[in-house]
Amino acid sequence: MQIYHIPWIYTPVRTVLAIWHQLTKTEIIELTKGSVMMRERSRVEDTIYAMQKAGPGSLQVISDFDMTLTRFAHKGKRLPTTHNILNNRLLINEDSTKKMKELLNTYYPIEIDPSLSREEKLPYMVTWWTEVHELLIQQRIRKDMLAQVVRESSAMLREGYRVFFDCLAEHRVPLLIFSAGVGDVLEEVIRQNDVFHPNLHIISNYMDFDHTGVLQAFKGQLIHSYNKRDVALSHATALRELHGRPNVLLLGDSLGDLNMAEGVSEAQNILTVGFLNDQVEERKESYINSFDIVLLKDETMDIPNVILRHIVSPEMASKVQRKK
Ligand SMILES: Nc1ccn([C@@H]2O[C@H](COP(=O)(O)O)[C@@H](O)[C@H]2O)c(=O)n1
Repeated sequence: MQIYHIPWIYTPVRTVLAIWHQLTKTEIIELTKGSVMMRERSRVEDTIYAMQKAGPGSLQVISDFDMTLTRFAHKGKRLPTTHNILNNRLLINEDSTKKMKELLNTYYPIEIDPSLSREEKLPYMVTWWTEVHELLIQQRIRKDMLAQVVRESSAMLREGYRVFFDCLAEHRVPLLIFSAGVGDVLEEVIRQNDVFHPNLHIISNYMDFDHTGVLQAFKGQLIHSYNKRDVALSHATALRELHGRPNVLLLGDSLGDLNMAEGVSEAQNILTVGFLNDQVEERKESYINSFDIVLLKDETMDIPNVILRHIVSPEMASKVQRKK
């Protein structure tokens, strides 16, 4: 617009446009729920509107898997991570079952301890993941048993998952699942829930089976909760389909997940949503200071779905809002 190049008219025009934007934008009612915390609500809404303006063609979603796309608890019971799904007597013996539980009880409290820095946690995370992977290799896990152990497990995707996965697929928005869990297991969870769509990309710890289908190693660089920055950078060039999509909706449950978008070249708008599932009071402050939106003990995909609806079909989002 030529008018912008006349200096004296520039500021008033921008001001009028900003006021017009403030007056015409609809409030996102769902963000006022008690379980939703935000450091700066206006920034969140402005980012969503900027993403809406750019449309689904500019969007990509990057999400963690365990306890982000899957539920943390159901009917008061903790649900398993992809590693813990493998802790099944069909795959490993009694001693290893005990050992895996001991490792979980030792290292999970360190993983979520708000008084420890990332640097202090790092060596413990490497030890936890390495010991469990070695134990799984020793147990000679069989590839053909994975589908059954996933079926027998209590793992569940969050309520509203189908809307989330289907909406992204329908609008051809790439979904990058970036997980420090076990890739083969997470793929099976997604497949058994019938949402393994072609827009899905996965970065995770994948098992390497020998020609008889027995686990012999894990492939590639070890991914744990606090090295996602390095892993994201090393995969950046490989994920060509995600290039040219400068707007990112990032979902995670750990502060380490905030680094998952490091590999996005020329990012314009990044909106981060953190599920705070455990040790809520102790970790609330650090989560609010780090994520744009924090969801407290919310086992649903409601908020990510509302955000997506505003970006991919704004007319639907405002109709839903008017009805309420
Ligand atoms: N032996 C292990 C190691 C890790 N975990 C948990 O899995 C989570 C990692 O997966 P993301 O999809 O969240 O990246 C991590 O947060 C650990 O708590 C485990 O259960 N057992």
